[in-house]
Amino acid sequence: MDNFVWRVLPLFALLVAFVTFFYLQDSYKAQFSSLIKLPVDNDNDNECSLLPFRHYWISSKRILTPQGFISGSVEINEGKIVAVVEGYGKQGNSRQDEVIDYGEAVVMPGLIDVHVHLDEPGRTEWEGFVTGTRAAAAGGVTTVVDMPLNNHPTTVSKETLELKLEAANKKLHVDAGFWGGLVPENALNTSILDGLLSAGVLGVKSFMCPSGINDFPMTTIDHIKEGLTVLAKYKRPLIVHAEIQLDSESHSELKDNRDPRVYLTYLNTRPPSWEQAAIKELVGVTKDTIVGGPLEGAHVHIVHLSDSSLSLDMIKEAKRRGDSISVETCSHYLAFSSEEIPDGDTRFKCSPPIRDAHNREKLREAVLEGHIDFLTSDHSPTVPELKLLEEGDFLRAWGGISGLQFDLPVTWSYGKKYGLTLEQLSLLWSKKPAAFAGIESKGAIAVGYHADIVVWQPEVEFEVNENYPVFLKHPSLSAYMGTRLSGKVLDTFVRGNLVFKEGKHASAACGVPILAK
Ligand SMILES: NC(=O)N[C@H]1NC(=O)NC1=O
Ligand SMILES: [Zn+2]
Ligand SMILES: [Zn+2]
Repeated sequence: MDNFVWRVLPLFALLVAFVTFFYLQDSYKAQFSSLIKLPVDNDNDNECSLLPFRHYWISSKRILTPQGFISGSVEINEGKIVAVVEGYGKQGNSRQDEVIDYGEAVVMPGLIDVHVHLDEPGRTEWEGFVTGTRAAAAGGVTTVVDMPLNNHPTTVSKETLELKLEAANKKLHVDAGFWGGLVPENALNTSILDGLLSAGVLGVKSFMCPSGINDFPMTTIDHIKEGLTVLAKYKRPLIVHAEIQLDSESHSELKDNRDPRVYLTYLNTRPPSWEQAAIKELVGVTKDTIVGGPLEGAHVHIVHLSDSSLSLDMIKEAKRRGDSISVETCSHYLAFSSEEIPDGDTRFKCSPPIRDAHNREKLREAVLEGHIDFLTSDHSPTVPELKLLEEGDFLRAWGGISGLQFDLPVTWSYGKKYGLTLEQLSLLWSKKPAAFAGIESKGAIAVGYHADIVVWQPEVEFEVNENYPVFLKHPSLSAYMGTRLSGKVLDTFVRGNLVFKEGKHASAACGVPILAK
């Protein structure tokens, strides 16, 4: 009998240990799942993140905070940053399994790309919320702000914004704000514009030249003035595609004898004078935005500046006298120059066009000196048939660069060569665009901010080729295919959800729309 007890006892003890272990595991899981509280409208809770918990620490030797790089850890709870602690390996009283140690990788605020065309609803074959925001997540972009065109119908009223929001439901892998459109119809009927702004667009966008989209007609400077009087009340910006079509003599002379496959042919059709003409008209209006001026409260932002000569001088002068004006340029204007664009390679066609190397140098200087407020992608894809890659016809191909996924490595690969620091890059891609778009809770690794974070390795190089996981709808159209870039994105967090990890996305799309109040 005694013998039997001694034989069974260890087995019994083992059984008790097993049962206890699984019981504890379950209560541990239950404890975490009770912490998982996601934004309203999200019923796929546990699929929003590749992590099983909502309270955890990220540690690294290179965390970029508003005070500079630190070695230490960031405590995240319920989607927010609750502590930033200096000292690598010191995570307060955290449990070991709740610490994600990234070693030497850079932990930085996620990028905020306030100029992307996701083309949904209506032209989902061009891009779309799912593909566009998955590409964003894969590139460390944690917030996008979507343009009011090339979707159909364009976002120019409360009703069309509602269509956008409906189309975006459960399709956003990162958070997304929306720009509305300023077109003659709503500029001359301010109740439509009021409706659009009240419905939550972060500001409105207008074109001073044909937009290429029929239901997004261009505005004159008079429409713009009307729009600004309404925007002043809401303190939201007007963002402008600043080119005015001038039919110059040199332009018409060129018309007969031009080869549409040669990039210069296209470049010559959109000279810097087009940008200059538009900006001259705009600064004639922004003078009234000074404190005490008749348009106080209004703000004009010039999108995708390419011309770094007179256009930039006029913007600098307007800023000096106190106008409420700002300007962005895009990754591609800082990366490429017209001399390098091969004949027939319409992937590089955009408007305003990519200009010569001298222009690019001055643009880079302006970025380093702080005259350019922030950077964007102007991600504007289409379908391969309209990009005319086979024919290589620059004059007839769709104008728009496709590159959202590569904002970070492109800016860094070229930037590090011309003297851009990681601190500057982060301001240009996170803090400043957040402030511009009025998204106050994002753009910094600091207590109280959303835990929107990119973890990446600036030193790691990679080739963007057919074997590279490109999540854009039409990878072959991207201007960055075939380039070798520096800066590999490892992981991306959006409000604490690990939405992308080493090539894999969380299964549910838990990004939320950001609406202005
Ligand atoms: N409609 C549209 O997206 N246009 C954009 N494409 C481009 O190259 N410049 C633009 O403004
Ligand atoms: Zn534009
Ligand atoms: Zn655009």
